[in-house]
Amino acid sequence: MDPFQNSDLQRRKFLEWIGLSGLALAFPAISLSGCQSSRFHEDEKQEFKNVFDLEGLSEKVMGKDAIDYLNGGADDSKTVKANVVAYQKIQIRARRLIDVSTISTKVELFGQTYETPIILSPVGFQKFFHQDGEVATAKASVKKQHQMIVSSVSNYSVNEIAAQSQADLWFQLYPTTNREVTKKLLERAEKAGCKVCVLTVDTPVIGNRERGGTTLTKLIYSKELKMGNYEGILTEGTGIDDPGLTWEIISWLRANCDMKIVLKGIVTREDATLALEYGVDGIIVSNHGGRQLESLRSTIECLPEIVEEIKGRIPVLIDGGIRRGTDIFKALAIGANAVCIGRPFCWGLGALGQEGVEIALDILKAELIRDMQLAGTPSIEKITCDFVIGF
Ligand SMILES: Cc1cc2nc3c(=O)[nH]c(=O)nc-3n(C[C@H](O)[C@H](O)[C@H](O)COP(=O)(O)O)c2cc1C
Ligand SMILES: CCCCC(=O)C(=O)O
Repeated sequence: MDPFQNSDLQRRKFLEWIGLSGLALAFPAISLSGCQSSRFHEDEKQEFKNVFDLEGLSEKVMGKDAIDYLNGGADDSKTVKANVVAYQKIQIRARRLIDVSTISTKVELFGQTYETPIILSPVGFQKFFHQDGEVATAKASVKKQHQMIVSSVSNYSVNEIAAQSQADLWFQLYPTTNREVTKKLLERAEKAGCKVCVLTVDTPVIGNRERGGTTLTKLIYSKELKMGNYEGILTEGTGIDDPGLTWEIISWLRANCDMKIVLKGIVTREDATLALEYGVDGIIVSNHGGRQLESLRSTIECLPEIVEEIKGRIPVLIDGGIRRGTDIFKALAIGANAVCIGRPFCWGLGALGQEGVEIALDILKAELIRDMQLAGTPSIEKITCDFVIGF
């Protein structure tokens, strides 16, 4: 497996793909000097009309193993598809003659104001998609003012990412089978400044990733693509996922860190009730982008019963299948306080590194703003369930 992409190659393929290779000679701004050092010409950026254009380019420049790992799901990827398709069944009810000359996308979460409700989901092994990995993603998130969640299985460690990007990060935790090791992971995250711990609860074991085959296992044991957070602490025989995990972990986390605790992977009303009982600070409605248990409902179908149960007591976030501003609008209307995106920013990363992540974020934010204008909702609080039908 050759996980590393050559920036120069990526850039050349990009220019070929948009049919601009000839212009490289005419415009120094799009010289073939490598995408890390050069800025893209504005005209080039406009070639990316939506996140699917970035997906198209990422498929041209990333290796097959990386594409399969990124885009694949469990079994036949039915839940991967369901996440996307379910948004299409919901329609928007727009209101007219409302002043939408100024739009605010600000949201408040855990006592802090965020510029947009669009958050970057934790995605592991980002060096597999681009050599700059999570550092590129973090730099883009800082520049574009989006919150990033760093995966436990990131290639750069959480402190390297924080130091190189100056980002205020949230940390996603996979508790290991050894609590001493897990404790050290938490200490590292807190030292890197993380104030929120996103505990993923849908991975007692790894799903059946047929499309990616053995790639994930190879990544976990790869010598080139190390899992930065575990350097020097992962002891022989420690599992990076724990099939014995129960609700007891919440009180253990409370006793062992000061971060807010957000559960990622809740898909039922029953577990939303338990999350409240155990006193977590927030939940993310997620099916892991369809990568864990096949045949789960789409996340947007799970959202109504969970919102109904939580009744605004803690923030409810959602991820899975969000590809358009209208998807974000629909999730917010049904009651999510914010949304997270996974594959779309990775397509940008794989295609163009930091610049590609920035483009993905720009596209989704611009779409959301335009959709808010067209629907007659000048701020996020105005997007209520009266604006959607068919869920
Ligand atoms: C390549 C890849 C790696 C992922 N790694 C993690 C991870 O390390 N931790 C985690 O909680 N979720 C992980 N996820 C799941 C995402 O956080 C998120 O739930 C999912 O990607 C959202 O769906 P979307 O890709 O359709 O936006 C990963 C997803 C992908 C595609
Ligand atoms: C142990 C899981 C590793 C990364 C992950 O969550 C994914 O590939 O979906």
